[in-house]
Amino acid sequence: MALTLNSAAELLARHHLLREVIHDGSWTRGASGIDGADAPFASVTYDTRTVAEGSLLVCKGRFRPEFLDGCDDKGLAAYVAETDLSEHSHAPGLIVDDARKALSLLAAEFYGRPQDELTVIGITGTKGKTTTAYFTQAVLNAHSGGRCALFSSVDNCLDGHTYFESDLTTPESLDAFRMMREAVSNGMRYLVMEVSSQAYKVHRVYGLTFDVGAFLNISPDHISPIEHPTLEDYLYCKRRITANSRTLVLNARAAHADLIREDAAAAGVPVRDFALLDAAPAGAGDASEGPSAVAWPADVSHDSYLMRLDGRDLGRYRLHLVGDFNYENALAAVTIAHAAGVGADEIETLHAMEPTRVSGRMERYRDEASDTDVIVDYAHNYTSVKALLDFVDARYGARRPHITLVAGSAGNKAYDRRREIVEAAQDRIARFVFTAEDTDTEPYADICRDMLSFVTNPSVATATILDRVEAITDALADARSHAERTDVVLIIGKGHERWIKDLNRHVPYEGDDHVVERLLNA
Ligand SMILES: CC(=O)N[C@H]1[C@@H](OP(=O)(O)OP(=O)(O)OC[C@H]2O[C@@H](n3ccc(=O)[nH]c3=O)[C@H](O)[C@@H]2O)O[C@H](CO)[C@@H](O)[C@@H]1O[C@H](C)C(=O)N[C@@H](C)C(=O)N[C@H](CCC(=O)O)C(=O)O
Ligand SMILES: Nc1ncnc2c1ncn2[C@@H]1O[C@H](COP(=O)(O)OP(=O)(O)OP(=O)(O)O)[C@@H](O)[C@H]1O
Ligand SMILES: N[C@H](CCC[C@H](N)C(=O)O)C(=O)O
Repeated sequence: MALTLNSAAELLARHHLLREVIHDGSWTRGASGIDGADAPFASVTYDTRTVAEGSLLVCKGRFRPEFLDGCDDKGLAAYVAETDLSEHSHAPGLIVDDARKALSLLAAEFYGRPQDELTVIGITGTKGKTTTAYFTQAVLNAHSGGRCALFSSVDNCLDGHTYFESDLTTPESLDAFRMMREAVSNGMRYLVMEVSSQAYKVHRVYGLTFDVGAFLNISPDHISPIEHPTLEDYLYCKRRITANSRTLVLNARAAHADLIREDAAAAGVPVRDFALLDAAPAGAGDASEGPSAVAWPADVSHDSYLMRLDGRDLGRYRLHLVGDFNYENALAAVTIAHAAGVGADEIETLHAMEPTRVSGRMERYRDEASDTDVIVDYAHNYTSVKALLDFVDARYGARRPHITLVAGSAGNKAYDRRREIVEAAQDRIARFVFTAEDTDTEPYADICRDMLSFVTNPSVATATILDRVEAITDALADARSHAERTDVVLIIGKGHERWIKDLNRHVPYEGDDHVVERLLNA
């Protein structure tokens, strides 16, 4: 049914969000007395710059009243706001307690509740969301003949195979429901989406119930004035996925897993858990005991893993994306896909993520002549840098490689990352090259200086080269000039991104992967 002023007011009242309707100086509890209250809105927007004839505008976040000036002339039909804005518009105003919650509910209705026509999967966690989302999409595409959409922090995909760059990890609610409708129109049956803690904090998924929600892990990150005030708040936001899911997939090894199980029990949500093991489980795999899905290394070099789901052996997995943590992500994807309806006997389907690549994650390059391996990866906090170095240890340990880490850290947010990246690496590498990463207003030089100040190990060499291309060039030149040693150069935090954020703007950047390819092919 089309969204009208009347049905919007009723919807918001039903969700206890509507305070009053303001129009022509009169304040009422409903909209039924207003002319045109049953006319369908032509569009819904949260940006005055896109207001057109018949638009409903939702004023949220750092909206400023003066943005509304001139909107009546563009045909604004009504606005939703947390305060009376009638000095700036003659259109009817739906005044609400929380405009972001209102936006999500109204968007779902405007687009005809597309979530009801999809099996929707939401994935949260500090690390591995993107990779697990791509892996899950690969499995569900294999299961459904290519009918799985994806919202990720790298790309979105609305037809199962065409990818376009995304802005946020979790889209703004209005954009999410619009894209869901497009996915349904394209014949999609499944949607896999990453759910950031911010998404819960700012109600981008308000009112959305996931058919399958997944909680991968939690480690300290995202604490800053523009993200979460505390770790408790960060975890609390992520925990909200549990009560908003029909089934929860849980990493049994995640910190606070017991608390998440308590959340699930309180909300009556069934849990399917998974665990990455160090070695084969004892016994023949009694499905009634232990986690629903397990995986363990199939060989000493951890080049492949064996998996078991509900007591059934799924065989050997050999992923294109190396690293034990990626086997954990693959195991999560198997458990999620199974919870979403893929049978444990669909063995080939459950292996569909093996060739999957994720741009900018564990991309490997080799210069044979100088015995130099280069890895471009998206690690940018303690857990991911540790996981990356654990992989390097497992793969190269015996060869005692000379390891260089090219890294910066984000400006204006997640300040702890600067110390944590250094702490995770300094006793395990030979040299740091500190360089630019994304920032709003903090100068790159200050961030690098902070990172340098956390280096306490006197035997690790350091350099600061602010220009990121020059930093990579220097690290590679140094490695390649030492043909007598095995070198591993790790370039982290930007992956395949073709921009770098400075002064709050995306400035064009060649991309870590391209820089490496160019230098190695020169
Ligand atoms: C805190 C937060 O959620 N911020 C997001 C939010 O900002 P906001 O609502 O305050 O919007 P704003 O851009 O300040 O402007 C206020 C409103 O006025 C409107 N406007 C503006 C100008 C004008 O002339 N007319 C007008 O109507 C804007 O469209 C907007 O609706 O809505 C904007 C889009 O509507 C987002 O771009 C913005 O994300 C910011 C840029 C952001 O980067 N957020 C990060 C912290 C984030 O969410 N990150 C997580 C990743 C975390 C993880 O991976 O773990 C994510 O999910 O991406
Ligand atoms: N399960 C995991 N455990 C620890 N580290 C991981 C895991 N999966 C991936 N990583 C590391 O984290 C980096 C980012 O991975 P990915 O993009 O899949 O996670 P994400 O949760 O989407 O991250 P972000 O929120 O930072 O964008 C990888 O490049 C890798 O270094
Ligand atoms: N270089 C980026 C990484 C963002 C990745 C995003 N998903 C997050 O974890 O915040 C930054 O912090 O600005």
